[in-house]
Amino acid sequence: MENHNYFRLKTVLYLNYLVHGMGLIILTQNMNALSQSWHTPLATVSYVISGVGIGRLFAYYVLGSLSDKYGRKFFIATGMVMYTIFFIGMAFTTDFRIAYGLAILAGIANSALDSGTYPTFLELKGENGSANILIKAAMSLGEFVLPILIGLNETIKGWYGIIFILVGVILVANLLMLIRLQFPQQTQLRANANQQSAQPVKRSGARVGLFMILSFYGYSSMALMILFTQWITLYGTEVLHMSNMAAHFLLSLYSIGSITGVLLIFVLLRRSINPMKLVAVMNGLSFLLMLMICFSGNSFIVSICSLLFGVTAAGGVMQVGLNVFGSLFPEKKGKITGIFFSFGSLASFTIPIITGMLSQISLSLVLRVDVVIALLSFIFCLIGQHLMLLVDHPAPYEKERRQINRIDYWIIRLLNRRFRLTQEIGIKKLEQQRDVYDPEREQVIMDRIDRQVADTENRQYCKEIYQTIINRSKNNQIHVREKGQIK
Ligand SMILES: O=C(O)C(=O)C[C@]1(C(=O)O)C=C[C@@H](O)C=C1
Repeated sequence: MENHNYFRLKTVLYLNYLVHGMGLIILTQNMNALSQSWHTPLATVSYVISGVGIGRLFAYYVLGSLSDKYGRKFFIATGMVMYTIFFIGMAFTTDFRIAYGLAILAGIANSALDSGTYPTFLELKGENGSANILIKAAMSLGEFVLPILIGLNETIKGWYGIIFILVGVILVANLLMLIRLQFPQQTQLRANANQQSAQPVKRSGARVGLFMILSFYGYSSMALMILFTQWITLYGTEVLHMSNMAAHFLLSLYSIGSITGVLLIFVLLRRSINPMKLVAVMNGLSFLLMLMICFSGNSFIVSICSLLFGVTAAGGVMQVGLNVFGSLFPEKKGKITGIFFSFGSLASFTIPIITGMLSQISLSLVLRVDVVIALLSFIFCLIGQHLMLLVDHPAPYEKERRQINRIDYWIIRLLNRRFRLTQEIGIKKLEQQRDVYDPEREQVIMDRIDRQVADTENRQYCKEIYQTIINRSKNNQIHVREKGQIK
């Protein structure tokens, strides 16, 4: 029952981010239509778009902290209502001042959604934060689908506002689903119930250090992506003298890399890889790839590196960083999400301004700033890893436990595969009217264990384990026989 509820909860939350992905580009994708409707130049539309950033910057910290106090569901629902007002309002308004207000509202909606959703996913049992990584995939899907919808609508000469309304209606339907769903228990409430004490004071220095490092990482991980996506196409045409098409394709390659990276990181986290190590390795690779992009001078190498850079910089490492951050301050996950993304918004606000100025000197210089950002990100990760050891004080057998986690992962996968094979044997035995029990075959299996396991005591244990497995297989086969189906 609980699993079913959580499955629906996850679906609703991912659908929100699909809509949010659309929200991120719906204004830029409709700039001409909006400027006509508002009777303003394109520059005004661009100014209105910046309102989203302002809303985000100011709302993250406040909403994140409040989400710890008043619960995740309330904030997600509020975010959805605000987003709906944004979409429907944008469709109808003809006044750019109202549009600016709506854009700020969209920024606040974004913060409310993030402040509620990221902590919720961290509070879902047994997820290891991997669910948060898929948020990125849902957003990319939204960003992929929206231009197609707009293109189709333009082909049939439809009114631009219809897409805004359609997205708003999806949100309302999703909100009706959300209201009926239960959320996992919040960490703070759990902690209170168990009367858990806070971290020891003597490690508070390291905790403050970590807090700062991870905040900087919130900035640098976002800056790394923003700078690349903003400038790579121009860098391709102006510096590498690539054709327009090939230069635009650099960004598509980066997006493909990003989605691939999300899937890769999702799988790796499920296999209990150390998240901090993963973030550090990915950032180290981003640094090397940026070096190649800036200094190889070869458009083919730059294309390949853009694809790989999508994996390492935009495959969800930012979200993994946030997961680590949240797990260090379990009672303040909402607040932490707020702070982390405030730094991210600061990057999306400052990087275009800084690089805009630098671009007047040279485009090569602009891209080299990303090399420095990648290096800083990598250094933050290394320092973070070091500080975590001080704060976490991991058990001396933590490394072994991680290895055991990986082994268990494979044992379970292999066991499932074995059960599927014995079920197939069961069906064939039924067709040929053979007995389920095959003592000779079981003896062969036991003899192999005799040969393979040198230690006599372990050998006996292995045999017992195997007998249990075989018994389970036989039960399955008997079930096939009796019911004509697989249990
Ligand atoms: O090999 C078979 O005949 C099977 O049905 C598989 C299996 C097993 O689990 O390995 C199960 C039952 C038999 O008694 C022997 C072996």
